[in-house]
Formats: sequence, C-alpha cells, structure tokens
Amino acid sequence: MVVETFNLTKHYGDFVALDSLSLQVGKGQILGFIGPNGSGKTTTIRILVGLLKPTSGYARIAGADCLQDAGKIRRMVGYMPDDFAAYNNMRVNEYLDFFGAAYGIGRKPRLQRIDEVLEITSATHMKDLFVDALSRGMQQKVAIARTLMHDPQVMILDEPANGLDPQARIEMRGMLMRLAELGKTLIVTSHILPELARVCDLVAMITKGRLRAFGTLDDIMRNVKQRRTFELLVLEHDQVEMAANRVRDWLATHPVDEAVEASDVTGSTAEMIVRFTTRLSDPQLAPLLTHLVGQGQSVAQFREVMTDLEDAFLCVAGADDAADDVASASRTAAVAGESRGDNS
Ligand SMILES: Nc1ncnc2c1ncn2[C@@H]1O[C@H](COP(=O)(O)OP(=O)(O)OP(=O)(O)O)[C@@H](O)[C@H]1O
Repeated sequence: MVVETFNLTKHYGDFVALDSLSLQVGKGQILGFIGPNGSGKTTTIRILVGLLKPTSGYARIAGADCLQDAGKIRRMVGYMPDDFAAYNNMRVNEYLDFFGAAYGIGRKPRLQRIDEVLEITSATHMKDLFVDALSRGMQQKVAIARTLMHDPQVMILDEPANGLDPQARIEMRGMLMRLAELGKTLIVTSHILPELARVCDLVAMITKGRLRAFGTLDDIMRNVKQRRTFELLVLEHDQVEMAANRVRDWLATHPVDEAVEASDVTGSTAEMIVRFTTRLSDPQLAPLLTHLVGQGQSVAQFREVMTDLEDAFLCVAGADDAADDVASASRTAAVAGESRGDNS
C-alpha cells in the first residue's frame, strides 16, 4: 500500500478531531476523501504531510512514517491546498519556476519539467499568461501543475473541484484519471459529493472524525445503504397492479425481511414498472422471480436501481449518532478489506 493510516487519532485537548482512522490506498488509486466541514479531513491531511503529530496511531507513505521521516514525505507527496494563493504579476511559467526552485530542482531540468507538467495538465497554452488573470478552472490546472513539479508519488488535492463550472469539472475528472494512469496515488478531498467521486477507486466518508464507510463506490452503495431498490418491468399496463400485489404478498411472507417493506412496493402503470425496496440479499431474493413466473406473471426485466452517491452519503451522515453506527462502519470497512484484497 502506498498510503496507509492505522488507528490514526488526534485530540485537541479534550476534543477528538480524528478517531481511529484506518485507510489504505494503493499505487495508481484515487481515494475520494469525503466529509462535511469540520469532519477531520484537514487534520488527516496535515498528519499525512508531516505537519501535525497524531495523538496515537500512525500514518505512512511508501513505508515512511509521516512524522519521523518528514523529509522523505515532502519529496514523495505533492499537496494542493484548497486556496490558490495569488501571485501578482507572475506568469504561469515563472510561477512554476518559482516552486520548482523551492523544491531544489536545478535550472535546466526545471525548465524541462515545466513543459512536462503543463503538458500533463493540458495547460501548455497558458504558459505565458499571468496567473491572476486566469479563470478558476485554469488556475486549478496550474495549481496541479505546480503540485507535480517535483514528480511526487502521492498527490493530495484539497477540494480540486471547488468553484469549478460543469465543463471544468469534467476536465478535472479527466485529469485525475490521467494522473492515476501515470501511477500517481491520489487523495482528493471534498465536503460535497462532486462528480469527481465517480472517478475514485475508493471512497472514504468521515463525519466527526470517524470513518463511516470505506471501500469502492460499489461497496458503499451496497453496504452503507442496506436497503436496495429493485424494479420489475412488466409487459402490459394492466399487469402492474397484479404484479405489485404479488411482490407485496411475497415480501410479507418472507420473515427475514421486515414486514413493513411489503408496504414499500409501488406500481407505476404509465411506466409499467413495479418498484420495491428490500434488505434481502441476492440469493434470498432470487426465488421471488421464480415465484412470479410460476404464477404466470410476465416479467420483461428485473433490475436493481443504483442509489446515487449523494443518497449514500446522506444516509451515512444522517446515521452519525445512531447506536449501530460503529457496527455499520466496521462492517463496511470489512467488506472494503475484502475488496481491496482483489486489487492489491
Ligand atoms: N488547532 C485546533 N485546535 C482545536 N480544534 C481544532 C484545531 N484544528 C481543527 N480543530 C477542530 O477539529 C475538527 C476537524 O477539523 P478539520 O479542519 O480537520 O476538518 P475538515 O474536515 O478539514 O473541515 P473543512 O472541510 O471545513 O476544512 C473541527 O471541529 C475543528 O474545529
């Protein structure tokens, strides 16, 4: 694993800003680090880049301890903060030259590197433009170019989609994927759920310093939001009501499900769809289809409707103080652990 935190905890006096955060991110993976304001993202990042000492637990990057090996960490990590500091009267190439020099890159390789990072970020045409005259989207590209100057293995990008218009967000998404293809490991924070989350290999959601969910987007969908929604497409408008009743009856007679779910069945005659939510697993649900067909019900399609990430996040954030919170987070993390086993 390139980035690893284990039971990372930070107290400010009595206040627990970060509580036993354990994450792992592999080479070339993009982690979406998502949480509302004040949830502990910046605290985590500051520990990762060696600026803050954890109260307990550890953070490592490529095996180096983020606190003990601060020098190594600085060479391996590129950090793009949330705010783009304005550098008046500096052109893009001068700006990059300035940061390259600060990293101790010699003049000749620096000039070559400026061309490389501008190419990676599709910003070559901005080379001679003044930094403070650029749009927000262009400035974000330059900020990423700057972060790339010393060719870090790990890039930590704080809210890179903040303030971008839809087109610039799409470009940002493409850029994150290009960086991952170059083998960079990316940690991308966000307090909202931008479309960027869709390019993330892993998503970690934190609230109040605690990891609520961690895994692939699919893991999050399946495990954070345990009630899944299915749709049954029938062949005729007048079959909808009958099909809905059959689904309702079947769910009501399956004790593993909560009886209340039988009332969650809705039918849309116009769409010829019966929709229902359930906690049943796939093997538990499979007999429903057999049952319907056995009763002479024509079924054109039987499919799961994916919940969007926004719903999953609200579900996680809303469950914040719920008693079963810890259990559900560790359950999700356990599933994430299994799935990580696939690609590590
Ligand atoms: N030096 C400090 N002393 C006391 N409390 C702090 C300190 N730094 C941060 N905190 C608190 O720790 C919690 C986590 O803060 P942190 O900045 O990590 O959150 P965040 O997720 O980055 O939020 P944002 O999205 O607003 O940047 C917050 O409640 C914050 O007020």
